[in-house]
Formats: sequence, C-alpha cells, structure tokens
Amino acid sequence: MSHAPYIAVEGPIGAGKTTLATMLAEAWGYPLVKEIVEENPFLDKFYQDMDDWSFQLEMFFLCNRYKQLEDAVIPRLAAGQAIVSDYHIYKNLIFSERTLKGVKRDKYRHIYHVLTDDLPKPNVIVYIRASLDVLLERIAKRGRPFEDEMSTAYLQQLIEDYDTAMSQLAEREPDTIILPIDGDSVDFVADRGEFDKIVARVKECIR
Ligand SMILES: Nc1ncnc2c1ncn2[C@@H]1O[C@H](COP(=O)(O)OP(=O)(O)O)[C@@H](O)[C@H]1O
Ligand SMILES: Nc1nc2c(ncn2[C@H]2C[C@H](O)[C@@H](COP(=O)(O)O)O2)c(=O)[nH]1
Repeated sequence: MSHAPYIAVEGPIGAGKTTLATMLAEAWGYPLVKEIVEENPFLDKFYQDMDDWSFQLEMFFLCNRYKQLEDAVIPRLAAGQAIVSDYHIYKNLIFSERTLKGVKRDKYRHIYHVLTDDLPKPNVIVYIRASLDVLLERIAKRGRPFEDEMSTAYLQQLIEDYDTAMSQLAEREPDTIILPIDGDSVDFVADRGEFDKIVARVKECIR
C-alpha cells in the first residue's frame, strides 16, 4: 500500500454511500469527506432541465471534489493518516459521460483528466450495488424534493453505468481493491453483524 488507508464508498444514487461511509468513519475514528449536496445551487435546476444545466452541474461537482481532495485528503495522507470518503472522484466521469454531449463532453473529459490524473486514489472502494426498486425506495425515504424530478430511466441507466465503470476502474487502477456489497440483501444499518463483516473485509484490504 503506497499511502495511509484511503477508503471510498461508491454506488448509484440512494445506495447508502453516505450512511455506510459515516458508519465506517465513526467505527475507526477517521475523518469523513462527504459529498456537498444541500449547498449545490444547480441540482434542482439540473433535475428540471438536464440538457440545459448539466455542464454547470458537472463542473460544480468536479471543482468541489477537487477542492475537498486538495484540502482534506492529500494533507491527511501526506501525514500518514487514514481517511474515509463517500465518493471516488471517478464518479464525475460516470455521471458526465451520461449527462454531457458533444463538445462539452470532450472539454469536460479533458479538464477531468488534467485535474485528477495525479491525485491519490483510494486503496479500497466499497461498491454498494442495489436494484432500481431499492434505490427508488431509499431516495423516496430520504425525501430530497429536487430528486422527485429524477426519471427511473436515468436511475436505471446509472445502475448500469456504475457496473461498467467499476470494471473499467479495476483495469485503470489495479492498486485499488473494489469490494462489492449487495445493497439489496446486506442491510448494514439494521444488522450490526453485517456491518461488522464489511469492517472485517475492508480491514483485510488495508492491512
Ligand atoms: N442498508 C440500508 N437499509 C435501509 N435504509 C438505508 C440503508 N442504507 C441507507 N439507507 C437510507 O436510504 C437513504 C439513502 O441513503 P444515503 O446514505 O443517503 O445514500 P447515498 O449516499 O448513496 O445517496 C437514507 O434515508 C438512508 O437512511
Ligand atoms: N449529474 C451529477 N449528479 C450527481 C453527481 N454526484 C452526485 N449527483 C447527484 C445525485 C443525487 O441527486 C445527489 C447526491 O448524490 P448521492 O449519490 O450522494 O445521493 O447529487 C455528479 O457528479 N453528477
């Protein structure tokens, strides 16, 4: 392992990333780097008109995540200390490849690589996979008003994009271990034993 443990949790919208990342960070006493959602000025506009707002939204996410890595992740790893995150920066590309088109997609892809290619990568990604029905149920339970506008076709497409992206990532970043979790059957919230099993599996990866 080239740096201190850097653990990321990934998965499609509503899979349980923030929930699991928070539990892991608390269990180990590590700081948590968390997605900025409530302060995002473009999310509600994006869900109302994706074609019109996708570039602004993707750039906002990219700049914010870059800043978080710069401010919180890099110094911490440089000091030899572990950190947990509820995303991997690669998710920018998962979403943008789906939401952007033509010249904007090409420009975004270029900026993405310039900004992120030399950033530290997680040692482990806990990848929570879940079915459309479970994601819809959890998104409804969370109750963010702007997500009411999200189409099921978009969410289904993201489920598939995530699977493809995790396979690509396994090839691009062979030093990162991807731990898939079945979010439909493994309830790490209600069942402490299931959470402990995830903790043990992650520990194995960062030894
Ligand atoms: N394993 C689980 N079982 C039941 N509810 C869950 C589970 N994981 C997450 N949730 C709930 O589902 C909603 C979405 O979870 P969240 O962690 O915000 O997902 P994400 O960060 O992947 O979008 C939240 O209301 C959360 O409390
Ligand atoms: N178009 C994009 N949307 C994104 C991106 N990252 C997150 N999101 C959306 C999805 C949810 O509505 C909300 C919060 O995400 P969670 O997965 O944490 O629930 O923001 C992105 O890069 N592009």
